[in-house]
Amino acid sequence: GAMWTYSGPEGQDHWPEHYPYCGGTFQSPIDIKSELMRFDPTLRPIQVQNYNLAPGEQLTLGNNGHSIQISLPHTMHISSLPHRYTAAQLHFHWGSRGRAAGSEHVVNSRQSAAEMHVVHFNSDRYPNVSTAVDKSDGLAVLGVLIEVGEFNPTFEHFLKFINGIKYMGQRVQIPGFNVRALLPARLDEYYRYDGSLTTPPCYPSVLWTVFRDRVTVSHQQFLALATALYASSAQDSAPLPLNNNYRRLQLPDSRTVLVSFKE
Ligand SMILES: NS(=O)(=O)c1cc(-c2ccccc2)cc(-c2ccccc2)c1
Ligand SMILES: [Zn+2]
Repeated sequence: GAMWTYSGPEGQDHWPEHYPYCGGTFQSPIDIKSELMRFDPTLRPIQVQNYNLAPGEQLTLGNNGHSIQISLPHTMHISSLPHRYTAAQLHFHWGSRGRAAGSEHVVNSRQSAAEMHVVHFNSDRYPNVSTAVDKSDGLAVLGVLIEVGEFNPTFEHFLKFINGIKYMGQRVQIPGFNVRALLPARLDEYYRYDGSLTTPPCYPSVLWTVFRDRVTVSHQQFLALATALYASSAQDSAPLPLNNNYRRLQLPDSRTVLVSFKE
């Protein structure tokens, strides 16, 4: 991946030195506290289309040195927002072995074990994700908080291939699966705010939707995510484990978090 890391000399305190937006306003993630929340009755349930992929739909599962990511077909999209937001990729942020606290968004100071982001771009306005990534209405990311608990069979569709992408730059093709099953049951209860990419270049271009309901993975599945991957390449003499890949909480900057539910 690029020259940034989550800790050390290129860690997140240094991101603004090369990526000025990272030191700017409207940054993500934030602690979604009750005092920032305001109920908004106009917030409709999230509607996703074509998330149930056929096994014949090949997806690229890769290790980009900062996360595990799955490329998504452009048939997948969100249809309930003012513009059509077309899927680009999904990826994860997590803690480490013995530290099931690696989500980026935090709710009333409660951090979850991990978090999934499904990244979409405004395909009504922009031809591709690269032109959308730095536009204020460019991206919509769905955030799913992940706890350790019940085994999650849907995670197996990609976790079973994780040993094939241990090192940065490695990728494998995997069969399509029902990505909708990675989301929580209720898509009508969520937090909504304007924020940014949580990785460099930290563009303030993201309409964030963080679902209220969490999903679970088993402890063994969490360990696979937290211990199988390296941020370094296969040739590197000093293997660098890929874990704790979550950005620290950013200032709310007087932002309001809209919520789609009353209590
Ligand atoms: N965490 S995030 O959702 O803000 C995010 C979005 C995108 C992203 C992806 C496609 C188009 C536009 C933005 C890429 C990353 C990323 C994660 C690990 C390593 C490098 C980049 C992270
Ligand atoms: Zn992310």
